[in-house]
Amino acid sequence: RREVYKLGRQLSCRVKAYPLIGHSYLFLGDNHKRMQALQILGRDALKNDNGLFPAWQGNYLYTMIVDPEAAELVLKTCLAKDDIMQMATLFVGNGSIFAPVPIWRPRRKVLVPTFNMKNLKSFVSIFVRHSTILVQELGKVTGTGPLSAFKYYTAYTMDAIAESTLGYKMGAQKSSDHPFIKAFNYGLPKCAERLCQPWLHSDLIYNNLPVYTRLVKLKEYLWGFMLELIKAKRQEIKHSKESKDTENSPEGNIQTFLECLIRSSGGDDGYTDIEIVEELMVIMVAGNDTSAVGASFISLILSRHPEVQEKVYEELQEVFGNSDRLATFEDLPRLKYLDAVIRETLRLYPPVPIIVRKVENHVLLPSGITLVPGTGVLVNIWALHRNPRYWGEDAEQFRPERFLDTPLQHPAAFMAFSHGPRNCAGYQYAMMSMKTVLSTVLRRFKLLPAVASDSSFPPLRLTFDLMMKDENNFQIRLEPRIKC
Ligand code: HEM
Repeated sequence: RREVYKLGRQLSCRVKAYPLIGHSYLFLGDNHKRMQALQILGRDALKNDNGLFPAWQGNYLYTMIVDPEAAELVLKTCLAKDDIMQMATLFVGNGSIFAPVPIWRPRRKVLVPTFNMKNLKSFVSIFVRHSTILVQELGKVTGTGPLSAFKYYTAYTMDAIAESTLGYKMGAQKSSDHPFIKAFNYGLPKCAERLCQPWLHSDLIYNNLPVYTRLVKLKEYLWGFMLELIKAKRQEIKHSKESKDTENSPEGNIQTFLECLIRSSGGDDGYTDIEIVEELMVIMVAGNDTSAVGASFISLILSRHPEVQEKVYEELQEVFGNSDRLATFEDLPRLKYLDAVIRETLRLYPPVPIIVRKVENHVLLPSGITLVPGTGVLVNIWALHRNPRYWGEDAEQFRPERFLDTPLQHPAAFMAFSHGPRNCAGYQYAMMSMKTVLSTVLRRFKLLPAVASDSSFPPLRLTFDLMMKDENNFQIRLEPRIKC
C-alpha cells in the first residue's frame, strides 16, 4: 500500500478526493453526471505536463492517462482488464473482450484472422443490403419532424452484425419484436448500469435482485439460440466436406464469423460449442451499439456542419455521379473525405470514451513515474483526443481536414478503436460498415439539425454508460436530396 500512496502523491490533482470515497462522489447521479465526471477529471489531467492524474475510487487508485505516449506504453504492457469488468461477463462468459490474459491470448489468435480482408470484402454486400432497407425506412418518416438517428442505426447494425456473424436474418429494421433483440436490448444496458453503480457491485446483493434472475434467463435464451445455429452450421460443414465442397458456403461466397470460428479453431477438434458462443457474443456485443453510436454522432455532427456535409456530398457525387447504383467494396477507399469526417467525429466523440486496465507489474512511464501493481489504469480517450500538445490549439474544433493535411503527431494520438495488442479487432469492419451506411444515407438525404438555429449550437449533453451517447438520443431531421 505504501507504494500505492507514494504513486498517488506523485500525481498532481486539483479535484478534491475525500477520505474513504476518493473521487467516487463525482460519479454519483445519472449518466450525464458520470460523463461530466470523466470530463472534469480528464480536463484536469490535461493540465499536467505528464498527462497523468490520480483518480481514487474509495482507496483504489486508478492512474488516469491523457498522454498518447504513456497510453501506448501501458496498452502494450498491461493486458489484463480491470477486475470491475468481470461483472460484464454475465453475457459473454470467457469471450475474448473481458477474459483474463491466459484465456484471451489464444482466443485472439483465432479471432483476428476471421476479420481478414477477403471476409470483410464479402460483408460489404450485407452492409449495402441493410443500408438500402435503412434508406427505405427513413423515407417513410422524412418530413415528419425530428427523429432519433440512433434508433435507425442500431437496427441497421443489429441486422448487419447478426447476418455477418451468425448468418441469421434478424429483421430488426422491420420489427424489434424478435426475442433475441429484446433480450439483447434489455440485458446489455442492465450490465452497463451495474458497472456504473458501485452499490450494485457486490455479488451478494446483486445475485439476490430480480434483475439478476431475469438476466440469467435472458442469457440462457441468447446462448441457446446461438447453440442451435452452431449445431446447424457444424452439420452443414460436415455435409459440404462429404461432398468435397469445403470452400463454398451455401450463402455464396460469404463466410460468416460463426463458420470462420468453427473452421479456424480446428473444426470438430477446435472450440467447443460454448467457446464459440462466447466469441460470437463478443462480436455481437462489441460490434453492435459501438458502430450505431459512431454513425449517430457523425450524422448529428454533420447536421450541425452543413458546409462539411456539402463537401461529403460533393465527394459522393464524384464517386457515384447521379446514378442510383449501390455502393461496392471498391468505392469505400475512394471516400477519403468521408473517412476523415468519421475519424474527426470519433476523435471528438469516441463511442468508448475510456479503457480500463489492471497494473500487474511495475511500469516505468516516459515521465519517470512508475505505475505499481495493485492499481488500475484508466485511459481517458475523450480527453486524450483533445490533448492540445498533439492536436494543436484548435483541438476542440471539428475540422476533418486535420486527418487529410498532416500525419498523426503520435500513433496513439487517435485511439477510438484503442491501441496495442488488445485493440478493437473489428476496426476495419466498423469503418467499412459506417462508410457504407453513411454514404447510402447521405446520397439520399440532407441531414438537418432537430431545431434550426442561426447562431452556434449549444454543446452536446453527453452521457456515459460504458459508452458515450447523446442525452437527446441523436435527434436530427431529414430532407430528401432532389436530383438535378
Ligand atoms: C465505431 C465502432 C467501434 C468502436 C469505437 C470500437 C472500440 C473498441 C474498443 C475501445 C475496444 C476495447 C479495446 C481495449 O480494451 O483496449 C474494442 C474491443 C473490441 N472490439 Fe471494437 N469498436 C467498434 C466496433 C467493433 C465492431 C463492428 C466489431 C466486430 C464486428 C468489434 C469487435 C471488437 C472486439 C472483438 C474487441 C475485443 C478485442 C480483444 O479484447 O482482443 N468492434 N472495440
